[in-house]
Amino acid sequence: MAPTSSSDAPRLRIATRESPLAMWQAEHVAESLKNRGFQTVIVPLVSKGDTDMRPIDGTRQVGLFTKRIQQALVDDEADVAVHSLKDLPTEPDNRFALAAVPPRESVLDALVFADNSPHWNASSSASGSGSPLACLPQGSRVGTGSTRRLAQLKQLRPDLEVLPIRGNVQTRLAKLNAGEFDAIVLAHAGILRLEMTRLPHQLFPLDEMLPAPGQGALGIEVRSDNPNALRAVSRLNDAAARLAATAERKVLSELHGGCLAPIACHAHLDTSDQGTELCLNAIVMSADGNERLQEQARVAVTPDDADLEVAAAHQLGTLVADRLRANGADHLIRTVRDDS
Ligand SMILES: NCc1[nH]cc(CCC(=O)O)c1CC(=O)O
Repeated sequence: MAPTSSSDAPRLRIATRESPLAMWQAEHVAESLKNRGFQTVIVPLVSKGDTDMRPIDGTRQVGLFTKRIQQALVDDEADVAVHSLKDLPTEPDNRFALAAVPPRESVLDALVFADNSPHWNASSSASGSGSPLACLPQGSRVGTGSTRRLAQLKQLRPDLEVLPIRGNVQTRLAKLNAGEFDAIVLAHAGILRLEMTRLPHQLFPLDEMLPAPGQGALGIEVRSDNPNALRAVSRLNDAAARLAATAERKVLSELHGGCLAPIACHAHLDTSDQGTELCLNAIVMSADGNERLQEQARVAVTPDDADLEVAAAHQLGTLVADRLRANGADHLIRTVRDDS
């Protein structure tokens, strides 16, 4: 019997950072490709975002995590680049194609407590929908490197001392357990992927902590002149995840012209008898969290026409960004763009 073409084809080389989360993500993509008959090999790389432990300041660059991996595509060291979508800059770069946004993981943020934390109460958190901040006494120290998380924490609890923290998930947990913080904020997606669900943690509801654009989603890039990799990787795309991420990232790209304030947004598909709508919720804050602009909008999507859907997602993102700008988004305090 003739072998299938994919087993004859050269292995797809998957570039990833070396942190455990990045490695998990690359292995997940390798597994998904394997399930579809493609052979893969993982190429681990070191990126600046993992080694640079300085607190975030004005000199930090956008795309720290993703540039090294993209370079591996350019240098033909790899065929496939796996990113956390929220780390991937929105500025278009036609050397690369976003071949897939796979099904999305949890978009939520979590408040994580130290192993021996006196503030953590498993039973109150298990009961669900309350604020995780209810556990934290006045003046507690919360670690986050994200201006988006800082601004929302300060809005909810001006008394909290929000302190910078850097490093990968394991490094952050070590600092938490060493007593530097009473709690830290991490993406729920990371906790799930690293199988750390036994960590003492409680999820923020969306109305307390809106995620970063693309949070919980992977973005898989290939070189735009590599049709074989594009064809293979595009099989991993999830239309709903791509659509939501497209609208969220549109808000970010539209506002970057005049606004470097913390931005959070979340889009999802809402299906009813009336049909399917893409819903988008976005906020822009001042760096200290004292000012906040919020906009929500929805648009009908036609699930059978991919091009129309993408156009609708762009339109929705642009609409929400325009409204935010009309309400003064540009005038919010300019601040550092960060990695979350
Ligand atoms: N900023 C780094 C980063 N990039 C993606 C994730 C988590 C996974 C995801 O959101 O998809 C994290 C860690 C975190 O924010 O806690």
